[in-house]
Amino acid sequence: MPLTAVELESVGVRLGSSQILTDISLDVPEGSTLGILGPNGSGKSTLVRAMLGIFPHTGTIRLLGQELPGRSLDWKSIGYAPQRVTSTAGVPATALEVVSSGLLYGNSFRHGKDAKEKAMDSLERVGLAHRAHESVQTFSGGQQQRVMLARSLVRNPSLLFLDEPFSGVDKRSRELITQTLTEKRDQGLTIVVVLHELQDLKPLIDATVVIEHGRVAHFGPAPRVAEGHDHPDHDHDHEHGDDYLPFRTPDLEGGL
Ligand SMILES: Nc1ncnc2c1ncn2[C@@H]1O[C@H](COP(=O)(O)OP(=O)(O)OP(=O)(O)O)[C@@H](O)[C@H]1O
Repeated sequence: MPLTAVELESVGVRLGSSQILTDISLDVPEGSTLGILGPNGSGKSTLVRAMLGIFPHTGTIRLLGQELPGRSLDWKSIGYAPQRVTSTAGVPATALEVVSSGLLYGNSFRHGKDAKEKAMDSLERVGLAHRAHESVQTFSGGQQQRVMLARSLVRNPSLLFLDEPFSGVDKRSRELITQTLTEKRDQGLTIVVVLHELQDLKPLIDATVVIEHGRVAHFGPAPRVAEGHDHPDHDHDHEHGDDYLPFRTPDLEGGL
């Protein structure tokens, strides 16, 4: 039986005077991929940040079997790529510098001898090794997202959190990101990923949680999509069979 990489029991998050998340319970078995979906502002990023211990929470969060706040948690086994808009904004750094910063954690502010090699390997994986010494600010949105993915993978984590990895990303970069994640998943990586729609990652997703107004609206196996459902010309104006999960939010329309 697989171990549980992420467990949440009745988790709540309050920021300032607002209750952002309420009574969130879910689990993610090791080696599986959870997609977090929901409308804008529903609390998806807050949920990921709470799982990483960035925001205080009520209830229980366990990562890799350790309850947060996890003094004995092996943080180097955990990778995180935040939403691009908050990640590289305004910081003058090369792709190599950004990726190698992913090797620093806790009180360790020194790179090991093999840091450059690891960072170059990680950039190679996302097809950007040839631009390692260029400023990330000159990169397209998709290339910046690939740099952030390389940064999140450089520690060779066993658990990876990604927040909207396809936001503003061109087709070529989406394909490269999907390919990289598929390879890592096949090697046993557990992935928790916030997505606007399942789209490219659909084959990878084992379960989805849909957050609406800070609560779980659906949690379970990824919806099976009937033949042709993802075709842009598909007519949704008909009855669905029992195998089709009928949850929809305005932002998900057409995306599942
Ligand atoms: N640091 C904060 N302090 C106060 N409120 C916050 C903070 N961060 C987020 N919020 C609020 O929490 C709610 C959920 O935000 P969050 O970013 O988690 O939503 P989201 O589902 O990820 O949205 P999007 O799809 O637009 O990224 C929003 O109303 C937001 O304004």
